[in-house]
Amino acid sequence: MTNQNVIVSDRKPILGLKTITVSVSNSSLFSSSPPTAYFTFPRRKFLKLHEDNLGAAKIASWVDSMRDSSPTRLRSSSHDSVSDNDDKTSWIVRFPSALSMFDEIVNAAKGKTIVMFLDYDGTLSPIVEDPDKAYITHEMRDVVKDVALNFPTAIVTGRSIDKVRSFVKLNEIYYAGSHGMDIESPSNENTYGERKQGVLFQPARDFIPMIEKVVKILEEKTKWIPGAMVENNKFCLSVHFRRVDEKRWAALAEQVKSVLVDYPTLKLTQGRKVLEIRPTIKWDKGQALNFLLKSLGFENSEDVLPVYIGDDRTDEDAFKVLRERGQGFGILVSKVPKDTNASYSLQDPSQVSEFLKRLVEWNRKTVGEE
Ligand SMILES: O=P(O)(O)OC[C@H]1O[C@H](O[C@H]2O[C@H](CO)[C@@H](O)[C@H](O)[C@H]2O)[C@H](O)[C@@H](O)[C@@H]1O
Repeated sequence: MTNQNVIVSDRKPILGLKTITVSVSNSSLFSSSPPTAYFTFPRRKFLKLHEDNLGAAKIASWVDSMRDSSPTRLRSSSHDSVSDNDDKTSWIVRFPSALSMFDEIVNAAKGKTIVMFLDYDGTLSPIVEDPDKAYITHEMRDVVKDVALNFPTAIVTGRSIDKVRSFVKLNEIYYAGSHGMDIESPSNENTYGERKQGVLFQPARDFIPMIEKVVKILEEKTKWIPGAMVENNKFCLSVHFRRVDEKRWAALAEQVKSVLVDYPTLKLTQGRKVLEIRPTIKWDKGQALNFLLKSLGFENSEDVLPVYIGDDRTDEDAFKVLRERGQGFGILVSKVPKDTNASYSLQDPSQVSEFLKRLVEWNRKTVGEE
């Protein structure tokens, strides 16, 4: 019997796959007797062709999904620009700008503690070609620092904490790295004047050696594909294809698939021009949000207003948790209509900065009036 493990997402059926594990046994490949015509082939050759076709179809659906933005961009029913504009208008009515809804948001915050959750790439820093150069501006850093001085604040990212901290360089905030699988509290100065960040939760510690191994294998297997880049995010990893010619996306997906069949405890999810590989544990940015609210003493509290701002498919887990809690607001950063669980939208990091500044000003005024 051969066991063929197929890559999965626990959230959305990603890359067109819903299956978790496909067990293909030679005797059980056919649910009933195979059609007679197939017996013109030797049986083993037929099975091989059958598996190859399944594999090719799978890769084709991966590539289709790689073409989509993240979260999935809503497709217009027509190709003309008038109906495109209609689609945009109806989307912005459903997910209005958090700037135009500012008064509603702060009204909902009256008498409550705002807890701010911020994604990094595409939210605090613009999306750039080279993931190692996704710098935050000085202005945005100052804004985030002000936010953290006014409200408990966490950066929730797919990056490793070390990497994101090297960009953000702030001590006053919580960091939830590796899609929430690595959570640290703000750093405190000890009696020797050293700053120490406290690890709060690392549910996937056992996976570190496996992630390191898979990073090495994938670096080797993709080095012939120009533009491909593998990023070690400590408890997970990213295979970037933003700079890969679209003609080679299928080849890249094939390499990733060929590695993952040997690692059934890893799964594949998708971000913005990136394939993300992570442990199959039930933990994501939404769980990290719940964990942080609990750590802050707001587990069953009505006195809290969590606000989560993010641009990516992985942020949808957190938007969904907010909807389930019936508390707070998810804000999707996007210029184009996308399928989302957020309540409001902002177009880009400069609007995120404007929104955060207004929130800080509002809080200072409110505290001053008390
Ligand atoms: O949760 P996030 O903070 O949004 O992290 C998700 C991924 O972000 C990074 O990749 C994305 O940003 C890059 C820089 O702008 C861009 O080049 C890439 O195409 C985007 O997917 C990061 O490098 C990944 O490891 C994260 O998984």
